[in-house]
Amino acid sequence: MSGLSTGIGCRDLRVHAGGRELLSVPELHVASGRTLAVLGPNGAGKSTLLRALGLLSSHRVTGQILLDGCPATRSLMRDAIAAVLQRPILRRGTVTANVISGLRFRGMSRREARIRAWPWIEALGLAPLADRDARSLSIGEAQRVSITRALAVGPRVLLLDEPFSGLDSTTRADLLADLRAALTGQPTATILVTHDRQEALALAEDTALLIDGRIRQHGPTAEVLDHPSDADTARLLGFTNLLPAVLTGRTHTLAARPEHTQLVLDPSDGPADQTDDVQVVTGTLRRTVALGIATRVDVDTSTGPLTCLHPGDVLATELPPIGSHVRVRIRHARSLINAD
Ligand SMILES: Nc1ncnc2c1ncn2[C@@H]1O[C@H](COP(=O)(O)OP(=O)(O)OP(=O)(O)O)[C@@H](O)[C@H]1O
Repeated sequence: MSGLSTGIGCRDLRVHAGGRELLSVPELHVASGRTLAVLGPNGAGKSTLLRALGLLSSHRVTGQILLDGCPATRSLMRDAIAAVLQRPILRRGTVTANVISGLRFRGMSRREARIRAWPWIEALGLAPLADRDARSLSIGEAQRVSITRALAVGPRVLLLDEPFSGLDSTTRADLLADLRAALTGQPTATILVTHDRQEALALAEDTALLIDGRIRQHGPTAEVLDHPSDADTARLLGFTNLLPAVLTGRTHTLAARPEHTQLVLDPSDGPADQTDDVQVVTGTLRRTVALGIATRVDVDTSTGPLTCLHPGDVLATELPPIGSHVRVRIRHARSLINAD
């Protein structure tokens, strides 16, 4: 079987519910051994896509779901997938009993299941908790158990529905790193649904941007996250400052991150003239807010508002008075090829 046809995919996938189309995906494929992040805002259809791909949907689904290049049936899919949801659902019993439950469900003896699961328990750092009552775990520990249970069955397809969303930043970073290490070299096609760019970067080689039930961009994660193509994907990727062509004199609308958008406070602190990578626009200072690690400055231009983020605490004496005419310097702006 060719590398391209392994894994999970779909053709002409459409999902309807409540008299409307929730999702329309002409084609998508995640090869064995690769991870795709599906990044989208709330309500974009991420969970709808995941459930449809796993043949777990209760909505009206049309189109083809492919498993290793062949049309998937429910029983083939049941054997192939493991899923981890936002809220871990654990059974009564110990951590080990929970981790082996997926293998037991597939008919393996308790002894064999323990032998098979133990390397995963160790790899995910659960050995010290192995005999703990699963109901006494923190949410982070419980999600770790839930992920280990999914990995232990050696799934050909792993579906992750925002599994890190309730975790504090350290717990999340540790679990992301452990999961990435655990998946490396495994013949598993993984799909991570998330609204967090950092999670996509940490876990996925490829990223698809899903908005209003449509995939707007799809490609290598670093490239997709840094090159929005339209205003919606720009907002999703943190390029929240939109600069229409009439404001900059360029041929396309540009988009920039607030951290790359700053007031020209002192003309000597870097270029204040327009170059290929630096735009300078003018506007009126509306508001300044000290955020501790940064100072936010809101500016109104002739085409709309801009948010500037200056690192650290900028002294009030350094800032022009509210209502002043100001210049704003924008670096690393991206051209939105689909916005004009
Ligand atoms: N039974 C239903 N009838 C009508 N609309 C529905 C139904 N179920 C879900 N939807 C709508 O489908 C859209 C996609 O929902 P989905 O849960 O897939 O989004 P999501 O991207 O996973 O969002 P979130 O990040 O908030 O979990 C939403 O607008 C939701 O309101």
